[in-house]
Amino acid sequence: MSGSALPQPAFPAGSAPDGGRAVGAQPLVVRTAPISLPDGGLTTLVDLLPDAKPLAWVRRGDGIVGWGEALRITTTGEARFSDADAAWQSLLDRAVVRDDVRLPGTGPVAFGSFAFDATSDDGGVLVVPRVVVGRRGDRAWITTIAAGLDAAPTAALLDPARRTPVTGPGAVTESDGAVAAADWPAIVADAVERIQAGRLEKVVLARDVVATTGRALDPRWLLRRLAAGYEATWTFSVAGMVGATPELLVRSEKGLVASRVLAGTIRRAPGMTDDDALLHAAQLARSSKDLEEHEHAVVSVARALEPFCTSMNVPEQPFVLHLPNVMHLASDVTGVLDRDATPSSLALAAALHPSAAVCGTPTVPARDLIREIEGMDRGRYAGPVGWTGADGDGEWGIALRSARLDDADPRRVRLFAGCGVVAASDPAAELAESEAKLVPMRWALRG
Ligand SMILES: C=C(O[C@H]1C=CC=C(C(=O)O)[C@@H]1O)C(=O)O
Repeated sequence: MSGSALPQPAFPAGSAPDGGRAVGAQPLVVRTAPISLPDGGLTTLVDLLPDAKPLAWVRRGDGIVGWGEALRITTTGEARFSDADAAWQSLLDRAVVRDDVRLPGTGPVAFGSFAFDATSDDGGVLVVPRVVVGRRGDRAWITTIAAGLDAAPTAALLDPARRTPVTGPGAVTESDGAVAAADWPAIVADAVERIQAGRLEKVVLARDVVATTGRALDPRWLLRRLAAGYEATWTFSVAGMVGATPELLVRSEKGLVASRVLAGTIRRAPGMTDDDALLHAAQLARSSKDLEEHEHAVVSVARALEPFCTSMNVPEQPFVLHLPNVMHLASDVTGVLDRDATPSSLALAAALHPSAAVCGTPTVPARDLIREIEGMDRGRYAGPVGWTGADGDGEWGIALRSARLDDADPRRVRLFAGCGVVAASDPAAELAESEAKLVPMRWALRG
């Protein structure tokens, strides 16, 4: 989408009260009411999802899940973020909202997922569910959203009898993605040479693997396992993009922003003792190659946030984030938004994307090198994924440790992993690191 015309929201067939004519004129009617949820621990929310088209953004049992589709906004190209934001805003301008809970994630909510590259075949998508259920600590709520209809948020919507059973994927086989694993180190070596020649400082290169499942893949299967097994991550599902990302691009809440920047990785072998893990963590924290990779990522995020903030806190030293498969150098950057220019969370995500954690430094040469040598369309992998609410607040992660379910073949899924490459990178070690980053999705698929 490049021009000034706004993308028109698409309403699912049969959902428009007038049978599909002039649906854009129908205001969204949104109602949020408090509920009590049984404590199902880390999977409380994802266990409520009734069908195989789940929407989710959950961490440590809190967050939001959604189902049904009140409407969908799709965009393309450079303006994929701003067009989506403007279309969402124009829907909100006419929405009729009753919110009896008033927490982040209550009232109107859209789940979104955006392509890494403006030239991708994928663009951006915002999905507005018919039902949203959320939890934050001891508070829980249900929201209903409909175009022109007033659907009461009743407990009946959570009736387990409405849920279709979740079936496992069956036997999983794998095949090469766009570039075979054996050929990928040569691409990394090419990048290292160009970095050493001074053409850029860092580039993040990714690869994909195709998994074929014995039965149609139900994303709820993946969500349940990821939410339980990777609790320090944000488990997400939006329009066929599913994963558990440890990296938060931006959270915007009541004038405060936060970003968890990751770059610099060490593998954690299965069964590693806590003592060994601590030794590895210390090794990572001292590795000049990883510290360099990390510094690029922190600087790119801090620079992008600065114009929007009156004050910021950028840690001088990263900490080590421990995940079951890898450890990362991590920095939590925070800021106070300028009251006069309060941007929406989606506008902030657009300004931050692509950070050096997924693209490189400087941004444009890194992006151009990715286009030239990576050999695949990343689609929505490594793009912003998350949600936005009525006041523009929201949370956007980077779609890492993720998979794209095939819209045309429910037994086919592409898994992705990428690695930051700097002058000191070793191509074979980067391949091994990419394998470690594929572990969460492979584990979630196998069960
Ligand atoms: C690009 C990915 O990870 C990024 C985030 C954390 C650490 C990274 C690294 O150490 O290379 C990557 O920059 C991925 O998981 O696909």
